[in-house]
Order: sequence, then structure tokens, then C-alpha cells
Amino acid sequence: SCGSKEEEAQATAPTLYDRLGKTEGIAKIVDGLIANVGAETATANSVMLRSHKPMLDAVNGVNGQAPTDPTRLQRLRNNFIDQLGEAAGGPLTYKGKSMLVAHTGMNVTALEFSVWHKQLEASLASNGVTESDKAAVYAIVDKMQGDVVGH
Ligand code: HEM
Repeated sequence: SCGSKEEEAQATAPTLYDRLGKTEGIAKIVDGLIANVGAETATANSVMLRSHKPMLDAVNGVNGQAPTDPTRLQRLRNNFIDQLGEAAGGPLTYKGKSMLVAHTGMNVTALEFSVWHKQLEASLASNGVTESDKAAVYAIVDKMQGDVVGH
């Protein structure tokens, strides 16, 4: 090609998606987040249990009844991987609901959002994500706060 050195460097510069470890790395981050949220919902004074109870009940079943929607958490996981992967510049396509639609009816509070954010921070840290890449991930999710909180 007739690309300049600058163009070549741009074409090969790793994207955030690459730096997070591509789909595999993003899946680990999302799985860590889900594990942290799950642990938080199991604590005595959980902040996140209220919003997550319908999904947890659907996945686990209530009072020994069979689960009504066993793959509901798995779908959330896969959708979140697609969403983050797409926003980070990877070849993934988010096919889930808009953030406003997905969180409408939950009345997520600012406190719940901040506790969710802490679970994400802990997963990014345990997956060895650098400070500048953490900041890039926060920029992605913090843009969605207005669609997630208060609906
Ligand atoms: C920017 C922050 C957030 C992002 C990017 C996000 C992302 C998502 C995505 C992608 C889905 C799945 C939508 C679908 O499958 O169509 C979802 C569902 C869900 N979100 Fe969030 N979320 C965020 C914050 C929160 C917070 C703060 C809470 C509660 C504390 C929360 C609770 C839930 C629950 C319970 C579901 C499952 C809905 C269901 O299956 O019934 N989310 N979220």
C-alpha cells in the first residue's frame, strides 16, 4: 500500500479491545464482575440484592421450584461481553436491549450504581488491567449511568 508510517502505526495500534485481552479477556472481566455482584448479593446488608432478586429467583428457582428462566444470567453475561467488546473497538456486536429499556422498572439508585461500579473495579484489578485502560472502561460505562439509574 502507499500508507505513510503514521497510517501504518495507526492501523496496527492495539485497541482497548486488544489491550483487555480480546473477547477472552473481556469475558474474564465480565465473569469477575458477575462473581463479585453475586457475592455482594449474598452479604447480610446487600445493596444489590433488591435489583437482582428477580433474575436470581428466575435462575435459581424459589422454594424448591424449578427455575423459570435458567439462562437469564447467561444471556446477560453474553450480552455484556458483546456490549463492552463493541464499545472497546472489537469485532463484537451488542444485540441486547438499550440500557434504558434493560434497566427500566428496576429504579436503580445512585448508591446501587456506585456499588456495582466497585464490583467492576475489583474485577478489572484482579484481571491486571492497567490504570489507563481502567479509566477507558469507566468512560464507557459512566456514559450509560443516566440510562441505568432512576428509571
Ligand atoms: C453502566 C452500567 C451498566 C451496564 C453497562 C449494564 C449492562 C447491562 C446489560 C448489557 C444487561 C442485559 C440487557 C439484555 O440482555 O438485553 C443488563 C441487565 C441487567 N442489569 Fe445492568 N448494567 C449496568 C448497571 C447496572 C446496575 C447498577 C444494576 C443494579 C444495581 C444493574 C442490574 C441489572 C439487572 C438485574 C439486569 C438483568 C435484567 C433481567 O434479566 O431481568 N445493572 N445490564
